[in-house]
Amino acid sequence: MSKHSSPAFGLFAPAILGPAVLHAFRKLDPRSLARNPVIFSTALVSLVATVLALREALTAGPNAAIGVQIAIWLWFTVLFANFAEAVAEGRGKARADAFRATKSSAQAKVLADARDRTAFRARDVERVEVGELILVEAGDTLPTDGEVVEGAASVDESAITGESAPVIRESGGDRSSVTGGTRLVSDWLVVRVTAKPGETFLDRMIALVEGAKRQKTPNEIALDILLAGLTLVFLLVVVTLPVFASWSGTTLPVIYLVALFVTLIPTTIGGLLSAIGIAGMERLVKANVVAKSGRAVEAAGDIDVLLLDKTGTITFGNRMADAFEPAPGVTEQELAEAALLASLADDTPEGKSIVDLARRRFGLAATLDARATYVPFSAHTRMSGVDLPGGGALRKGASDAMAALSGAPLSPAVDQIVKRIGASGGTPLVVAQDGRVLGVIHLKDVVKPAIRERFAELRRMGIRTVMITGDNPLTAAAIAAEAGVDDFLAEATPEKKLELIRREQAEGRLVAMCGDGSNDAPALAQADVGVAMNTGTPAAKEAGNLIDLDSDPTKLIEIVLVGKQLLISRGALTTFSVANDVAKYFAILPALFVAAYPGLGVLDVMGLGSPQSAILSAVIFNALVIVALIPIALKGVAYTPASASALLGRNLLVYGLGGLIVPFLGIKAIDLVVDLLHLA
Ligand SMILES: Nc1ncnc2c1ncn2[C@@H]1O[C@H](COP(=O)(O)OP(=O)(O)OP(=O)(O)O)[C@@H](O)[C@H]1O
Ligand SMILES: [K+]
Ligand SMILES: [Mg+2]
Repeated sequence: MSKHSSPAFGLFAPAILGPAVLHAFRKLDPRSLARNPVIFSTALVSLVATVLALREALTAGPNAAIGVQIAIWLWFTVLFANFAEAVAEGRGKARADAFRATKSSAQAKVLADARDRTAFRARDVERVEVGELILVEAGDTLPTDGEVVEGAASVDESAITGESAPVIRESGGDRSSVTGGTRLVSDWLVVRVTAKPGETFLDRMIALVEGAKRQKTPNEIALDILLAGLTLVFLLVVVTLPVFASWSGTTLPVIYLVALFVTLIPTTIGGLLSAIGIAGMERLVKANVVAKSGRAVEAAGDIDVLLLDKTGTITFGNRMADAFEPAPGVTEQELAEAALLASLADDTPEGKSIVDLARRRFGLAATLDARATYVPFSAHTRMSGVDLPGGGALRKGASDAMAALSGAPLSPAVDQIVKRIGASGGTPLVVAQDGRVLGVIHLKDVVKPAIRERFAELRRMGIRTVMITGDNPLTAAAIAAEAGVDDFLAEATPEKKLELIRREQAEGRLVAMCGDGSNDAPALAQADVGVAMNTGTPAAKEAGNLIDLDSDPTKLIEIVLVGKQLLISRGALTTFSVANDVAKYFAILPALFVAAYPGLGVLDVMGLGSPQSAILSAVIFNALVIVALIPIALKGVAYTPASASALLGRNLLVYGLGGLIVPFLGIKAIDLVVDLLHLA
């Protein structure tokens, strides 16, 4: 699955660590620091510490040596936090570079006339405008995104999807969009350009994986506010300490207070927060999913219901005409002829396959009168056809839509055919001329493999799967049973899909939607997590907040896992960070006040060398713990399916208790080294 992964993107590859060190320094830019309240406070305090230390050094004060060391370690704290973010971003940058390498700088073959493919002019891609027609031939790389208006060809999309098997792209229907950077393997296409230069799908993917426009999610903002609040509380604590100190006849050097402040504020989670978010997005890219917003990834961790479009999502989506089944008193040939006429101008894959079958099986060669008016297929009417000039309205469409059109239920014989085709999982298209039903076209489609076990897995994760389809209830039931979804909604129009999502949301559930068609776009936009299939239409890809490059609806399992892992990692490291800071409070205070209150010596369980070494050790520990936790922030805390309360209990135990104990051990160990080297 992770077709894009290679050693170059490894967690701590030298190619990423080197530049990350450089970026850690670049991120000292106040504009960059200001995005993170805790680390920004740390940087301000580091500045104060630097000034204090320099003053001590210039005046040969007693705290010069320790002051300089504290200042240095405070700056390291800021740098380590920057480094964590830079490493997380670095992996995305490496991937963006790989995408960039596939970008074509080739010339576009611009056509003046779609019908004359010989008269093209080569022009720089940067100067091709939206709406212009270009010719793409076998061997060419698509210079930009577009919609196929003529032709059919196999396209190698591996540059984007990593999948080497070529796919068919053709005009009409849900398979008509082509992406810049992919390569034509055979034949030719006339493509209408749909993207402005610099705004192609590939351009946007590059920006997304690079995290250039990463926005904080509402959860991150909430946590940021909480952390800023804690920072303020500890500011008050530290500011009041000198008062207590003077009562007890001790003076606490300002440099100690500054150091104490930084050890107490939540620098650990503050420093790792953004890296955790970026790493979550990166884990998705590794699963071949591109996320347009971090919010969708987080929502995925809490999904209750998954809605899936049938055709093109659960099935492969190439519904092909397989048989003509005439009504009593109609010959197969007559039905085929009517179906052919009703489909000659129908550009959808279904329409083309009907024309193809009629020609192949009956050698029919009818052409459409130029004066005929074509009635195109729409997801609302769920039918299509043609009005012939000499009178005669030919229609084909979903059985319920056709019955509604004729104003009477289908005859028992036709109804039986419809039911039989539906029960086999096929799509029946009823054909009628001037309201008289001639018979039924059997469209076949194939369910994507291994989908059943994957839906069972979703069920174990507590997620209900519902298939929604424009098809009739019988076809829907047959496909639903074959795919193993929990429920289905048939004869759905785009409005009904939207309504279902709104209803689920109103009942307090988080809804994910997987779809590929333009008629899925409103639903994809409404869902909390909208996963568009990469094979889908530009409208669907625009509306979704995640795009699955493998066009695999069961990819939601990976997406949910990444979401859950992201939420759990953030929770676990926040717990650790806060527990850690509380512990430091008790680790440091006795050391600072023991001179005035020898009784406090009881509390000094660590038996630290001296107040100076206690403070310095705490500052060093505080900085190093960020680095030590970078791997957990990037890899994520392991997630195993379990109830939320069990997970919470376990994480509180491991990260809460761990957070309380680790600083005592860590600070003591560093204190021993500090003593040994006579640093304080
Ligand atoms: N070219 C066509 N001409 C006439 N009727 C069609 C055509 N294509 C599909 N239909 C009918 O319209 C119904 C809805 O098709 P549509 O592609 O909008 O379905 P959908 O809502 O995307 O759900 P699904 O993808 O599961 O079919 C189909 O089930 C079929 O009965
Ligand atoms: K801290
Ligand atoms: Mg569809």
